[in-house]
Amino acid sequence: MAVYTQVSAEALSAFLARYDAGQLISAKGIAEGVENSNYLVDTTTARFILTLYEKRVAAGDLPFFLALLDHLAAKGLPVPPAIKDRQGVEIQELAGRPACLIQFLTGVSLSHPTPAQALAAAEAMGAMHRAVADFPLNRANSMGHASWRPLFEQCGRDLDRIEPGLHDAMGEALDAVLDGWDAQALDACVIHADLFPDNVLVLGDRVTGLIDFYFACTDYRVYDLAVMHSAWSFDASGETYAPAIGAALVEGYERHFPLTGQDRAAFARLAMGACLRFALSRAWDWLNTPADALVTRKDPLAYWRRYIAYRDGKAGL
Ligand SMILES: Nc1ncnc2c1ncn2[C@@H]1O[C@H](COP(=O)(O)OP(=O)(O)O)[C@@H](O)[C@H]1O
Ligand SMILES: N[C@@H](CCOP(=O)(O)O)C(=O)O
Repeated sequence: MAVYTQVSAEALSAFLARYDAGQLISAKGIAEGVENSNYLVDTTTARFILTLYEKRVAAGDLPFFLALLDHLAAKGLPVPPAIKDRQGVEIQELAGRPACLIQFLTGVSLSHPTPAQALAAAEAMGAMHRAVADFPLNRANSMGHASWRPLFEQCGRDLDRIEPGLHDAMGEALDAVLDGWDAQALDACVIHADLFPDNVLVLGDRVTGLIDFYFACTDYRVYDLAVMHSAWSFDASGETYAPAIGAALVEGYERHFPLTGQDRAAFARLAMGACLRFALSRAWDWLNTPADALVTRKDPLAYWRRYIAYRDGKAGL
């Protein structure tokens, strides 16, 4: 369960009093998610998401994320902007954390997407990449390729506690993937960088929400598709690849951005990089999250297996 910071009813009522948002009826911690604390808040006038920003979200990056949400929402994309208080302020402090009241979107988070849902979600990602063409801000990818080796070194030999031999195998994988990464002549733009099925809300096959933009950054555009491909096209253990989902993602994305020969040639390396990024952040969390923490740790090996599938040509375009 991702509720790292507890908020008292008194503190939340005082927080809500800054907004034209009615009076507090109830607030429930949301189990899903691993990065931030999220509450479902009902008031006498509406339902909201309250997010308190934790570990990997730097307060200084919040203006970028919120400006991006406002930009995308203004273009009609189904993203949830932050609510402004009566003074026009979006970023507040609550229980010692930076906090925002966010528009609630209907729909359910996906856990087992169908090809039709994958197609719709990748089409929505393509629409997002179109919509950022005139977004004026940039943000370096704090979880991008330059961060992978330092994170690997921080994990160190403890990686072998996750699986014997993992340290050396990951070291070799990083050597292979990072060699020439910077030199790829690929388009860059603001990307989501974490568009997993649980960050897409749907009703049936219709996308009603793209959420959790707190890793959004400027990076290779097709890397965003590679992240999505790695997250959507495998079962939870990372052992079984679902080519029909992979194909649906590409079909949906190509409705906005047909893949070029260069995109296709780069795709396996981008997907392997995505796998290392999530294997490493999960490994770090696995090794550093107390066993009794109120959060479900995600399995790093489920991502390492995906890496092997792309490396060995068992998954891909
Ligand atoms: N704007 C929103 N509208 C509806 N539900 C949301 C919204 N934002 C988050 N949620 C719900 O909260 C869960 C956790 O949110 P998420 O942003 O993924 O958390 P984290 O940043 O911790 O990963 C989501 O899976 C979804 O169920
Ligand atoms: N999607 C990442 C972790 C980030 O969690 P999220 O809940 O913010 O998407 C993973 O699965 O490792």
